[in-house]
Amino acid sequence: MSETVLEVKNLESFYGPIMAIRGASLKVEKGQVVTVLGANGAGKSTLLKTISGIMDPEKGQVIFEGEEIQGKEPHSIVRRGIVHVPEGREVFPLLTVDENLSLGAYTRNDKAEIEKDREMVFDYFPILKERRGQEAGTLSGGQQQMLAIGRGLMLRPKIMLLDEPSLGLSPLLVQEIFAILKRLNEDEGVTMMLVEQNAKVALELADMGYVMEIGRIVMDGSADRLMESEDIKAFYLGHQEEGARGERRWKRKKTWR
Ligand SMILES: Nc1ncnc2c1ncn2[C@@H]1O[C@H](COP(=O)(O)OP(=O)(O)OP(=O)(O)O)[C@@H](O)[C@H]1O
Repeated sequence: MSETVLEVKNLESFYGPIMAIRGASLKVEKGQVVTVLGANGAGKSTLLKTISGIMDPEKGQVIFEGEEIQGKEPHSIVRRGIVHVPEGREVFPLLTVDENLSLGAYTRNDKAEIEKDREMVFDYFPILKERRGQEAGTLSGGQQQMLAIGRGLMLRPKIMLLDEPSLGLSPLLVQEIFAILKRLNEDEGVTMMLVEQNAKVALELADMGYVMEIGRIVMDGSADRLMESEDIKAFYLGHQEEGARGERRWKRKKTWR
């Protein structure tokens, strides 16, 4: 039976006078990969920032494992098992790969367990093991993205919030990273909420998808059904090269299940 781990209800978030989230609601079931698609400025990153406590919502609820967590401190949210991997591959550039991973485990004390988890990260990302003594700032963009995900894993997430892991990477690297995310979901049971502009790779990985536009969820459904939807084909899959993603305005929310 499915079990809802995360639920967002009627969320509203502002940057000063700018209303970036305008009443968004969604659910993530345990073990699922849920993707949130949308054009630039739709509010995807703001949604993740509000869930992870970086921003306080004006209204609405974020419910994690049955408990309301909106407005709580980011540290307390991380300790509950919600791990945010922000856009832009945030790593400590002057620290080595090993040091970055150790710091990733900052909520934990058991050194042997931390060591075991670092080896687990290296199993998924062997290139990081080869580069373990290298300063993170000297890694390639793709390797930094791998390290950012690896650091998140060191916190033993119950759910990972991934913000555009494909951003700025070559198609081959994107395939590689998404194949690893799939293994992490299937083999380690990591639940994921994935914000992406690359609808194709996101829907191939995801079980469920939501489409955001100007702060609202305008469409949702199973990833298979969304891939078949004419709107998604036309505005997120078909014309990606022409930059026409998400320019269509949905008049009402559509559900494809
Ligand atoms: N620090 C900020 N101050 C003021 N407005 C902001 C700030 N960050 C984002 N916004 C605005 O909030 C809205 C949502 O932005 P957000 O970054 O969440 O969108 P996004 O869907 O993640 O876009 P992208 O795919 O380009 O990252 C946009 O209109 C944006 O201009």
